[in-house]
Amino acid sequence: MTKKKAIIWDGNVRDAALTILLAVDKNQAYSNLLLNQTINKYKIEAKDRALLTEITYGTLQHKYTLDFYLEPFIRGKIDLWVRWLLRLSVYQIVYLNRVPDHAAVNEAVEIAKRRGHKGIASTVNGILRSILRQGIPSIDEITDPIKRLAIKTSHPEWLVQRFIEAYGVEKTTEMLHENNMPPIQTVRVNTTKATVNEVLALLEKEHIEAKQSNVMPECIHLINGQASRTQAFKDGYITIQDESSMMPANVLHPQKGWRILDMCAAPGGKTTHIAEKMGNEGSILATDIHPHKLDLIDENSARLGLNIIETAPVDGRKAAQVLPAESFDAILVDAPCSGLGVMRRKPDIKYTKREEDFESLHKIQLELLDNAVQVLKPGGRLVYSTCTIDREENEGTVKAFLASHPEMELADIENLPTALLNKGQGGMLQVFPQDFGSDGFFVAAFRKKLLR
Ligand SMILES: C[S@@+](CC[C@H](N)C(=O)[O-])C[C@H]1O[C@@H](n2cnc3c(N)ncnc32)[C@H](O)[C@@H]1O
Repeated sequence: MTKKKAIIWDGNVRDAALTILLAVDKNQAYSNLLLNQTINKYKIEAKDRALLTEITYGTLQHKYTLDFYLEPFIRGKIDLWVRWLLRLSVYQIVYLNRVPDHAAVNEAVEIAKRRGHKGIASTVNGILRSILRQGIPSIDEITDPIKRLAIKTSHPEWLVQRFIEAYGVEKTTEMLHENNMPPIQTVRVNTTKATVNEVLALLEKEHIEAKQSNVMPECIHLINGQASRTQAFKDGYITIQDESSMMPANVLHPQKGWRILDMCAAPGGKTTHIAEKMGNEGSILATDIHPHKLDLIDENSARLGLNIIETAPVDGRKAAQVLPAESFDAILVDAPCSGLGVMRRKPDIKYTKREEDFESLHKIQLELLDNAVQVLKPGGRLVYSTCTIDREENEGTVKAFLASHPEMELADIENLPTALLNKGQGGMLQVFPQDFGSDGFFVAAFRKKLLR
């Protein structure tokens, strides 16, 4: 096993960014988790927090573009850490107007001296100064249009090709650019405790600038501040959740008193939303394959003051063997997926996904749905959701599922604002990141027929 390198905070933002980027690369760690852990562990102040976030995310998001810029200037082999140091320095030079070029270069040289030796520092200095003198190469001169788009937006070529085949050049181009934009910070109001206006007032008292979304009514956009640090969060008035992720609980449309199964529930973002929608009346069984993740659901329920959620470790692919047949009024299968809709939040995803992953995910998704049907009451509602925009995992899974389950039919997507309903088609709804600035997300609604 690779030994994790400790992140030591000595007040140097670039050095911390470099350590995070290296850990993401070497240990396949998630950038968002590592960044938050670093910020919380070392109590990094707001000013440094913003720069650390910007440099870490920006460098990761533009990795392939930065490599294209660096390529003509690098001779021979360089260590991985030196490459990441060069990438994050070129990121500042090209994308961050507020960082003077000489500051980016000087910082890089100092880090190279500390982490390596004088020789490496002089190589880093030479490369960065040559870039400043000669300028970066032009992406527009790449003749192959797919390669050009891939380098410009920093996505793997095979993925760009896959998106173009599914959605055409225009939509794909918009999406690839949107993937490099900073995500909007959104929270969901716990409607069992307060109204949106009451929560806005609480946030204002904490000097947080915020506004109600004009898409999902229970969603608030934070303009500044950090939601997880607010008293409103600690007191259970809000849940940190992307706006698209607020769709499944609405589409499930649970009623007070219903018995619900949330099959892939951890960490409980949607389970708690369902409980809020039910006014905390009824019962929800929240299952997940990973027992250790169930604690997170319990913690979230307790923080939000919800007491109708029971948790259990269940592999959804075997749910029908352990749960009573035809016993749930409605079921949510928020399936494991490729996550291609959340590349803004987790840019590492675009570099680590492999084409063969889609086939195995599609298979798991079908197994989960197969089991869900067996424990769903006749007339019951089933919602399938993913945070991906991949056709095979979305429409592909729905089509294959319906083909092997004549007792199921697509049901209307309901209980969403008109802007979203308009995007739905025949029981399915695909949201792209560029549509509302939320994550790419897919929802399908089914009904189990009464007569067989
Ligand atoms: C997209 S995440 C769920 C997010 C969650 N619904 C929420 O809103 O907070 C998918 C979840 O499926 C779980 N999972 C993966 N394979 C599973 C299986 N075979 N059975 C049940 N859960 C599974 C993962 O552990 C992960 O927590």
